[in-house]
Amino acid sequence: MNLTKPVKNMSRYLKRLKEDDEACREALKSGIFLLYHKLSPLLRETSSGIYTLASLKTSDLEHILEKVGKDKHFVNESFLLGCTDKGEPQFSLEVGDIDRSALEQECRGMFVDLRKAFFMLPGPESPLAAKGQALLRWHQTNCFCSATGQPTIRNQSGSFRVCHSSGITYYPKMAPVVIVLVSDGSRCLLARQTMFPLGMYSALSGFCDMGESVEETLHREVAEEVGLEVKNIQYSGSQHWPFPQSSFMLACHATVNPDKTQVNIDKAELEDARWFTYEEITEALRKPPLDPRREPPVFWVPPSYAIANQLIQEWANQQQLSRKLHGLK
Ligand SMILES: NC(=O)c1ccc[n+]([C@@H]2O[C@H](COP(=O)([O-])OP(=O)(O)OC[C@H]3O[C@@H](n4cnc5c(N)ncnc54)[C@H](O)[C@@H]3O)[C@@H](O)[C@H]2O)c1
Ligand SMILES: [Mg+2]
Repeated sequence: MNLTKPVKNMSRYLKRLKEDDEACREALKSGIFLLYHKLSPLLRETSSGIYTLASLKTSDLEHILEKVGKDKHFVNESFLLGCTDKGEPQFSLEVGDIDRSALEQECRGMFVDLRKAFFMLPGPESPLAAKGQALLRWHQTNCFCSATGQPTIRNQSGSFRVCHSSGITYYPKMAPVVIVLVSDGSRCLLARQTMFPLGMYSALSGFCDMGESVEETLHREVAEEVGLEVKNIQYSGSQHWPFPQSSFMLACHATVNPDKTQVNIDKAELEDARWFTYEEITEALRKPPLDPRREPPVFWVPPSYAIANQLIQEWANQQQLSRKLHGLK
């Protein structure tokens, strides 16, 4: 299947909507809308008991807004998110000043905290739910110019805000974070912060300091948090992460010398850091998603929507391969 042409056309279309206020206003008339109530996305349960992101067409949304006593032009407050596969423009809209239960009733859905929604939504919908929330949050917290204190004004798509007094343009921001799975060849190093849910261990991570490269951050963070020296850095992938503010996660693998694995934990940052065997990791990966009605397991790893999970999966696959090559089970 050749995806180049539609993707290229879609990208050009979206670029136009981002930059051309008139074109974006026109697109609102045939848009798909994700609603958020105080940053919690609206979910709907399908007849087969699966939860999805509720997406409303313009006419349906306008109708609902009027029913709950809101002007239908409120639709224009939406922010452009992207395009569906069919080329329909997608928008997010914060409806936090409308009565929540009235809206839930009219929309036949429920507003769910994003962290919880990640456990309920099918995989591909989580990044869209996160993007919608992140854009709303950024606009809510960037209403004033940090140089003049004057209000900033959004463009129609929400791709930037301008202070007309200083002329400064503000674009939505993500803070770069490096996340690394360190291996000594047969075990991998996972750590936990006190604020993590009970029993959850993840890969090491840290914000990039101003002026640092990914490699510099990675060496510094591993040295700071567990006192180890890493080598053989390999890029794995990236992810936008909405909690607690937007981060841009850059995920890597790295190794340490098998004879230099003694961890020296920075207790101000981490509660614990430990080496885990292949057997422990494969068992943790097999565990079903967390059930809030049960006690959490003693050791578990972040769920599949987190890039930490991808790193751990990749490491386990790599271990399995090398075990096969060496005739081990
Ligand atoms: N998606 C995933 O799989 C995954 C896994 C692990 C961590 N994360 C995310 O990565 C982020 C960073 O991880 P960490 O907590 O280990 O970072 P970290 O080790 O750099 O420690 C966080 C501390 O760094 C300081 N800091 C420096 N720059 C900051 C900035 N731009 N924003 C906020 N704090 C800043 C603060 O004092 C903060 O308490 C967290 O927000 C976390 O949610 C995501
Ligand atoms: Mg850290």
